[in-house]
Amino acid sequence: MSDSFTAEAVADTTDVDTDPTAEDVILECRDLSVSFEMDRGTSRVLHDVDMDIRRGEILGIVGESGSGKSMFASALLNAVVSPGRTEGSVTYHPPDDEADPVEVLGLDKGPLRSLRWEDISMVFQGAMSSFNPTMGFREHFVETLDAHDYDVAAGIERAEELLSDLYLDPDRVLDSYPHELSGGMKQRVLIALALVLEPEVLVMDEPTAALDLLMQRSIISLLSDLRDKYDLTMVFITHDLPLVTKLADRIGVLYAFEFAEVGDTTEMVHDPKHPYTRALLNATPNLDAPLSEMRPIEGAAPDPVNVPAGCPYHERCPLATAECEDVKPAMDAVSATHEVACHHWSDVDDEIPLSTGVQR
Ligand SMILES: Nc1ncnc2c1ncn2[C@@H]1O[C@H](COP(=O)(O)OP(=O)(O)OP(=O)(O)O)[C@@H](O)[C@H]1O
Repeated sequence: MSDSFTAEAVADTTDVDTDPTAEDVILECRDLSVSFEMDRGTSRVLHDVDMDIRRGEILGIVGESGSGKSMFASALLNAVVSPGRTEGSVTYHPPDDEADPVEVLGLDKGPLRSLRWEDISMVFQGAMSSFNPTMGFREHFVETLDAHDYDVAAGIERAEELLSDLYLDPDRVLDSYPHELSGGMKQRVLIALALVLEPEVLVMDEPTAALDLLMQRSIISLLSDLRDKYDLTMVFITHDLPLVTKLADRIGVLYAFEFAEVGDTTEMVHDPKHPYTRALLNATPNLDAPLSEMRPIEGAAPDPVNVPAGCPYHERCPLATAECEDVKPAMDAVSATHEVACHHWSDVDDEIPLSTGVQR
């Protein structure tokens, strides 16, 4: 099937007019940790993470491969696979003021299954291949609606609207099989499927990683429109910092299984304070940047069984001192909307200038 999705959808989505307030938190994580017992010791793949996700915001989560991004996403939905152990708390605050907060990590199987589709939905990494090749897309939608006792006719109407919102022809898509659609189209069907039960939160783990650049930009733009139309909260996980700056209101940078820096996107892009965030931006290939300014990040990400003492980044950091080797930096407020875990953040402007070609 041909895809009529046009460059029309590739708009600049940085002008976001929502203003989620700090008080209106929809998902609250406290001391959220994930660990695995291995022969060589305990592997801490998410470590005491605190994060407030605000109602209506798009939160971008970035970090290198193996930094704990997928673990954070799975922990949010209490979906860490066995034998992984999830500790701490994730509290979901439903939109209805009268409704009690939900402790996600304490839910039994049934309520957890409902919460996962009806309140907090997720598009997992690589999920495109999870479509059953012998089933048409209509059946996929019907199966999901049925399993959650939703009215199928009303649900299919919503699916049709979502598919249109995603620049797909609903009738043709619903009557197609997975092999008949391109990767970009299947990814959009997955997003529609994740939203068909009207969740409040959509968590996406590398949803555009397998797509070409134009399709990535296009989907980013559509996600922003969907957020506005359906009042969604989104968590968008990626290794691609420049990509997420086009979409997110706020960005959290994960390093070694915890947040190194969190802030409003504008501050994170124009004035990041963690040496690692600066390194990530300076390592981004950009056609406009002189090659001499490109700086790969030296060294390797820490082993989760053996995270260094003190600041976990100190072995790779050009600003590291003895203090960094011994004392773990706490989150420090750079501004009311920006915090960083670094002993030397006030020196980074002089010591680690941003490349002039950084895509901002
Ligand atoms: N089942 C498992 N058992 C033990 N360790 C695991 C398991 N799954 C993942 N890990 C480890 O957890 C750490 C964090 O992995 P995670 O998948 O969250 O990284 P990520 O940032 O999402 O990386 P990527 O971008 O490559 O997907 C990695 O060191 C990984 O090897």
